[in-house]
Amino acid sequence: MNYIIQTLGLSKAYEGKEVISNVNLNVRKGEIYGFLGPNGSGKTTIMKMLTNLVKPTTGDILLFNEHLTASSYEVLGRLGSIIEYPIFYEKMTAAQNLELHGKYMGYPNKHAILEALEMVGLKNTNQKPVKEFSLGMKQRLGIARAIMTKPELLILDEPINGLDPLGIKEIRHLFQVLNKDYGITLLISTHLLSEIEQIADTIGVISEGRLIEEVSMESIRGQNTEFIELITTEPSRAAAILDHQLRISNFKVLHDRNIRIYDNSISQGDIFKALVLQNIEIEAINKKVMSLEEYFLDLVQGDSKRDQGGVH
Ligand SMILES: Nc1ncnc2c1ncn2[C@@H]1O[C@H](COP(=O)(O)OP(=O)(O)OP(=O)(O)O)[C@@H](O)[C@H]1O
Repeated sequence: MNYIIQTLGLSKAYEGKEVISNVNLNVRKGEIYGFLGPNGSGKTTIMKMLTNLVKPTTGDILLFNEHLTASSYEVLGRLGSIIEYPIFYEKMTAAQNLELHGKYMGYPNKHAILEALEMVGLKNTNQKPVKEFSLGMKQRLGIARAIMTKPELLILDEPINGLDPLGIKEIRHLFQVLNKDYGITLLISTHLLSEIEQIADTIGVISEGRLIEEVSMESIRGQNTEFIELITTEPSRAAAILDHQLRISNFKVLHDRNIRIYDNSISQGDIFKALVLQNIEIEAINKKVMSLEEYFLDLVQGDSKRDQGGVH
């Protein structure tokens, strides 16, 4: 497999407290990789380690199949990134900002600046200073800055954050163009699946500093996400019957009165009968299909429940 990013047992601790634990990330060449996790789960820290802004406590990073070290300038020159909020010289125009960046990067190419501005739809901002740009325009300028040096890989930290629906649609389209037409591999972090599910090839789910799952969107779409939802006033007694009498192990007691049964070898009718025979009051029992959003939420929540020993 041709990977552009691989991390091996990547961990980071701040003052003895581990915030990233043993992460093995695999980003394939040519794909859009969605890096999904709630705020504070560690996405930015990992991206900072990938771009040499933060040093890992332990573990290894391979970029373009080369070990990342403090002096990996050549390797870092092959990627563009926006980590956290992009900062610009507010009094300067878009082109002036990019010119300055080009000088700093040793990439004094006027044509590349115009091309990058055109690609992100900012070619006509002319003399307008950046301080008059909307948030969406600034995000796009950040992307122009990241792509003007023609990188093979783009690392973007929450690039969609704060944009309105139209802005989101435009940016998403831009990512697809960069990926399909320019062959750039993209690693995009977000806390909202809906922002990337349409365009990502692979999703890596991170929770509390650990990579819980790395799956291709194709395989998720093909997966059986059906379950039986049971609502009862006596969830713990019902759980005991599912467990001991019906021998179902693949179920989860959610908050309050809600139980989800993922085992598809048992029918709704058999569950109903067994519970009623034990005088358990059933308020509702239904077959449901989990949305992708729920599937991922379940992964993240399931993970913290597993820590507390709460999953059956
Ligand atoms: N310099 C630091 N010193 C101490 N703790 C830090 C530092 N940087 C990050 N952390 C902690 O590491 C954890 C992960 O933070 P990080 O910013 O990587 O998460 P995130 O998933 O990117 O979230 P967000 O989207 O909110 O930025 C948090 O608990 C944060 O408080």
